[in-house]
Amino acid sequence: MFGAIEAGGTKFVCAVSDENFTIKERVSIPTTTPEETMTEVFSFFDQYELTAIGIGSFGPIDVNKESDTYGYITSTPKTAWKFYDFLGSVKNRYSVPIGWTTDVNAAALGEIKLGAAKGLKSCVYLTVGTGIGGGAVINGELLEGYGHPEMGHIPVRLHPNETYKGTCPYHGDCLEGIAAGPAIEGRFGKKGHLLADQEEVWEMEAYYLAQALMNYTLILSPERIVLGGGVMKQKQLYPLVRQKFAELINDYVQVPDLEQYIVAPGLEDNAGILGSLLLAADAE
Ligand SMILES: Nc1ncnc2c1ncn2[C@@H]1O[C@H](COP(=O)(O)OP(=O)(O)OP(=O)(O)O)[C@@H](O)[C@H]1O
Ligand SMILES: [Zn+2]
Repeated sequence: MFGAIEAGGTKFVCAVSDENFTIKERVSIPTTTPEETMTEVFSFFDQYELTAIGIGSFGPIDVNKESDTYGYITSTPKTAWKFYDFLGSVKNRYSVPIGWTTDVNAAALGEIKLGAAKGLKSCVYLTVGTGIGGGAVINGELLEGYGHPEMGHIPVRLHPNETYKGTCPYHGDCLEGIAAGPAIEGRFGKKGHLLADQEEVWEMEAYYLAQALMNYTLILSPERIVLGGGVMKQKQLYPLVRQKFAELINDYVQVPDLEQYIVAPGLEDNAGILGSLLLAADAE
């Protein structure tokens, strides 16, 4: 059996599957302290005979095998988890191969193997939720280098009507700072799902997301971009983002038909956990 952990800032999802990635059992555990949360994670996995484990974690995390802190969560605002040796603690408990990457890289892997980018060699997965994070598979490989991508923290040109300072503690008005769910709430005074019929909200949101997608396109040339996360539940965003993306690219580079290029997840909210199971299989 494969085991997987999708470690998020609010909850950990753990699952076990057979070799066809059919999930046999799953649990959701609140993210409190490493001691509490990991005790529950271990008591779940202790019930099974695992052959490999995949971990897709919130971050930033250390993915650099040369580094002394490889496998650690690094500069998270969740202080209890700062410099927590996540991979090491799982390795101590189970002597099986363990795959380790970001939650969004795992989701990109899930989408390219089983979801909306199935059959392709490259895709970007971007989640627009409490934060904004992106992962990618390029030429069949997870995109990692010295570290891992942090696609949510890129600078963007501000909308002419922008008044909001941004929420990012590191950069203020980076993409995440002005376009994640909390920024929509901070700017307009209501949560996104209560603003569904206010056009200016989604026009501004699309203005920012399209810039980000243009950057990912120009740098990575993926075959597809999958946009997920709570904010993307506003389906009207997809055509708006495509339209603004087309305006920005201005026919400079060739891109796939935009209906096929900028798409919703195929795995709904399961991209991360399925991707982590795939990561386990790759680690085996
Ligand atoms: N239907 C909706 N319309 C607009 N915004 C929404 C909707 N549902 C959730 N959101 C916003 O999305 C954010 C939550 O994102 P999500 O549901 O992806 O959870 P999350 O896992 O906490 O996010 P993250 O992946 O960044 O950790 C909140 O800011 C919320 O207001
Ligand atoms: Zn930032």
